[in-house]
Amino acid sequence: MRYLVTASEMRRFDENTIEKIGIPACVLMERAALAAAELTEARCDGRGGYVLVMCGMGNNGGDGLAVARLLAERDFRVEVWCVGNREKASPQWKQQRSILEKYPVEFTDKPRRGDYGALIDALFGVGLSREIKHEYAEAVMLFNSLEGWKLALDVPSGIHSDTGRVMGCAVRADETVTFGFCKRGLVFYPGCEYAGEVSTADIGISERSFYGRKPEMYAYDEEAAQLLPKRQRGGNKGTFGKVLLIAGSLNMAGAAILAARAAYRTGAGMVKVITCAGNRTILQQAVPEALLGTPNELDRSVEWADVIAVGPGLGKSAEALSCLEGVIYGSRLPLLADADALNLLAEHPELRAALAEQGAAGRKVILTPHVGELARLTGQSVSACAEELLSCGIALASELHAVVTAKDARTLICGEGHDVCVNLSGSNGMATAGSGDVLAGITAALLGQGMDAFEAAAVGAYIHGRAGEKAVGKRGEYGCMAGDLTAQMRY
Ligand SMILES: NC(=O)C1=CN([C@@H]2O[C@H](COP(=O)(O)OP(=O)(O)OC[C@H]3O[C@@H](n4cnc5c(N)ncnc54)[C@H](OP(=O)(O)O)[C@@H]3O)[C@@H](O)[C@H]2O)[C@@H](O)CC1
Ligand SMILES: Nc1ncnc2c1ncn2[C@@H]1O[C@H](COP(=O)(O)OP(=O)(O)O)[C@@H](O)[C@H]1O
Ligand SMILES: [K+]
Repeated sequence: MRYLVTASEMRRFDENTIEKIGIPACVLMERAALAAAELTEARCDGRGGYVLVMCGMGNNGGDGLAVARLLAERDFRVEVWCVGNREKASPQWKQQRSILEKYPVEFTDKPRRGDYGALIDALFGVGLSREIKHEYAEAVMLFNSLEGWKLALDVPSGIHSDTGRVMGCAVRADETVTFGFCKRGLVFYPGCEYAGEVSTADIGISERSFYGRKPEMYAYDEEAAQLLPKRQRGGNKGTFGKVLLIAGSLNMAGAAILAARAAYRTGAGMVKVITCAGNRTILQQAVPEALLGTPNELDRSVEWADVIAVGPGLGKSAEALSCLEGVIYGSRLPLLADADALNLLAEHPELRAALAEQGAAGRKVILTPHVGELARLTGQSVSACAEELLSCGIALASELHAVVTAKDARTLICGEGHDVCVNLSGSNGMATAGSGDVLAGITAALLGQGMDAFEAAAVGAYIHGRAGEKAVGKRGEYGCMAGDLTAQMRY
C-alpha cells in the first residue's frame, strides 16, 4: 500500500518533521537532492557530460540548486538556469544559491546547448498555485523542446500536485523523483503521463511525521492480490459464496454472461442468473456452470443467495424495476448495484432513500457507477463528474452510507469512514464495452466470500485492472475485448 498525498498534507508532514521531530529543513533538502543526483548519475551511466538544471525561486528550485552542486562534485558539467524574480526567492533557495557560488557550475539565462545528457526540472513543486504564464511558460516550452533524459523533482512543473491537471503547460519528464510520499497528481491523468516513471525517495519524512493525521488517500500495489479471502481446504461450492446475478435483458445477454463468468473466475461457489426468458438458451450455452432463473422466481432465489448483484444489461423495463424493488425491499443481503440498477435508482428517489436507510442500518451496499451513471445519480453534468470524480464519489457514498466504486481510468473507491483508495492497475485497452460487467461479477464474488464491502470493492478493482493488463499483454490495446479479461483471470 502506498499513500498518495496532497500538497497541504505534504506541507504538514514537512513541518512536523522539521518542527516537532527536529530534523532541519536543509537536511531534508540535501537528502532530496542526493536522491535526484544519484538517479541522474545512474541514468547517465557515470559518464559525466552536460546537465541543465532549470530552477524556480521556491524550495523546489532550492532542491535544483543542491542537485547542481552534487552533480558538479561528481564531474558533470552543470548549467544552472534560474527563472523568476530573485527578490521572491525562499530563504532555503538563497542559502543553496550562496553555497553554489563556490562550485564550478555555469549560470545561464537561457540554455544554448543541444547535447545535454540530463535535464533537471526544478521550476515548481507542490507550491505551484496558479496557471503558468509568460516567462515561466516560455521556460517550460523551451525545456520540453530540448533533447536528453529529463528528470522532474517532486512533480513535473505545471502539473497540479493534487489533481494531476495541467496548469497552462507542463514539463514532460522521462522520470520524476518525488520526495517523502507520492503526490496524488502523479497518479491521476494527465499528470501521470507527464511524470513518466515515478520513484519515491525517502528523505527522512515517514509515518512518524503524521502525528495522528495520516493521508486520506492510498493505492494498493501487488499486495492487493494477497487480500483475497482465504480458501478453506475442506470447503465445498456452498462455502464460497452463492452469487445471485440479476442481469441481461432482450438483446443484452452479453452483460449477464460476462458478469457470471467473472464471478466464477473470482472464486464464487455458485452463480445463479436471473434474466429474461429470451436469454436462457444463449446463457446456458455460454456459461453452462451457471444456474438460471426467471424474474418471477426472485423471492426464492434471494433466499438461496449470499450476495446479490443487480444491473448489468438489465434495462429499465417494468420487470427490471420490480426486480430492483424486490432486492431492496425484500432482502438485507449484501448488494452490488451496477449499470441500469443505478439508472433506475437515479429515477426513483424512494428506492434510493430506502437503500440509504438500509446502508445506515449496516447493510453492505456497493455501487459501481461510471462517470455517466454518476452524473445521473448526482444530477451534475458528465464533464463536472469527470472533473470532480473524488468529491462526487465521496458525496454519494455518504448520502447512501454505501461503498462507491467511481469508475474511470483511475477508479476511486469511496466509503464513509474510509480513506479513499485509488486503483492504479488497468490499461486503456479496458475502455471497451462490457469491462464494467466483469468488474461487477468480480466484486460480487468477493462480497459473497465474506469480504468487507470496502475491501471487496478495492481488491475487486485491482484484480480487474490486472486482468485487463494481462489481456492487453496478450491481445494488444486495440485487440482487447471484455471477454478476454475473464479469460486472463488467474489467482
Ligand atoms: N519544505 C521542506 O522542508 C521541503 C521541501 N522540498 C521541496 O520544496 C518544494 C515546495 O517548495 P515551495 O513550497 O517553496 O514551493 P515551490 O514548488 O518551489 O513553488 C513556489 C514558488 O513558485 C512560485 N509560483 C507558484 N506558482 C506559480 C506560477 N503559476 N507562476 C509563477 N510562479 C509561481 C511561488 O511564487 P509566489 O506564488 O509566491 O508568487 C514561489 O516562488 C517541494 O515540491 C519540494 O521539491 C524538499 O526540499 C523537501 C523538503
Ligand atoms: N484507460 C483505462 N485504464 C484503466 N481502466 C479502465 C480504462 N478505461 C476503462 N477502464 C475500466 O473499465 C471499466 C469500464 O466500465 P464501464 O464503463 O461500466 O463499462 P461497461 O458499461 O461497458 O461494462 C471500469 O472498471 C474502468 O475503470
Ligand atoms: K519540478
